[in-house]
Amino acid sequence: MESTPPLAVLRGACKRYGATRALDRVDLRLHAGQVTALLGVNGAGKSTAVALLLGLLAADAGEASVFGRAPGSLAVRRQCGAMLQTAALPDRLEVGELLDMVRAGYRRPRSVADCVALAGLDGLLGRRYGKLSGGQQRRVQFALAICGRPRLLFLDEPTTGLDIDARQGLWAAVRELVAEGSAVLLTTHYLEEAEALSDRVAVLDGGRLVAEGSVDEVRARVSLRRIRCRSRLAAEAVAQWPGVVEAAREGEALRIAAEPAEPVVRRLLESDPALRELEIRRAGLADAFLALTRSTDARQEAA
Ligand SMILES: Nc1ncnc2c1ncn2[C@@H]1O[C@H](COP(=O)(O)OP(=O)(O)OP(=O)(O)O)[C@@H](O)[C@H]1O
Repeated sequence: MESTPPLAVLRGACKRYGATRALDRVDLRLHAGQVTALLGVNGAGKSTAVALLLGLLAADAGEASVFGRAPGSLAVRRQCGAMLQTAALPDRLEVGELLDMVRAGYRRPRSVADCVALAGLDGLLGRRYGKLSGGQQRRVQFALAICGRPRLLFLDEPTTGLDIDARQGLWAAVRELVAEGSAVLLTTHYLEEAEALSDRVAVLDGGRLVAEGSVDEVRARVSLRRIRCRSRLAAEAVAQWPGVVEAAREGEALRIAAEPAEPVVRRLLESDPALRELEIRRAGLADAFLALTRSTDARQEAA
């Protein structure tokens, strides 16, 4: 898939707001049939990157292109769908009317029945948008984003406020769209969502791209390991060992985060010959994310 040209590109993209560097020389490529998760703490620059690719903002330097053209033209917009963090939709319109209105802007829209099924809108078509719950409104916004069969779909924190069923429904719909060949740019604060859905991950930190790759590649950027075993050793004592980041007891189990793990495992086995059920896991995406974005926290604390 990577051998085909990307559908959307940011190349050395910069965007400032006064003294704030919202994006600083960011490179990003979005490919057909892939979900790319754009991660970062609040204010890292995710929405700004999305806005550049949608043509809602212009880069101060560098380049944004979609389907090889400048973002934002009618021809480009007809092949894009977007669910942003806020949506100004007319409260008085019924969901079915909204869907018809947006579908009319696309050449080959999805059927209403498909939109209802993909976005979980059963029973909502005749309801006024303004009278829906927050989660129901988010589902309508998702339907509007996908109703045009977009080749490129932007989902900016799409599952915030959704219940578990609705969240899993949206994940299933995204998987279906990607299987059809769409490229998806997903921003999310739920790292388990990024882990479950995405093919690639890009991490922004203070406007800079600090990591980019497959979920496994980004996870591999940190050498932290999670160790679990059954042992009588005191967690407080283990917490003092070199290489141990944290240690805590959960019933009979001892849970340890270590970096690097090997000397800690060796010392565990030497210190407790009765130790059982030793498990060592790689760090998750959440651990990698925290390690990669620690510098921002430090800067924010210092400011
Ligand atoms: N219109 C604006 N005027 C001034 N500063 C802005 C504006 N929009 C964004 N910023 C600043 O640019 C930086 C990046 O903001 P952006 O909204 O892209 O972050 P984000 O990663 O999407 O954050 P969040 O997770 O909170 O949605 C932040 O420091 C923000 O305060």
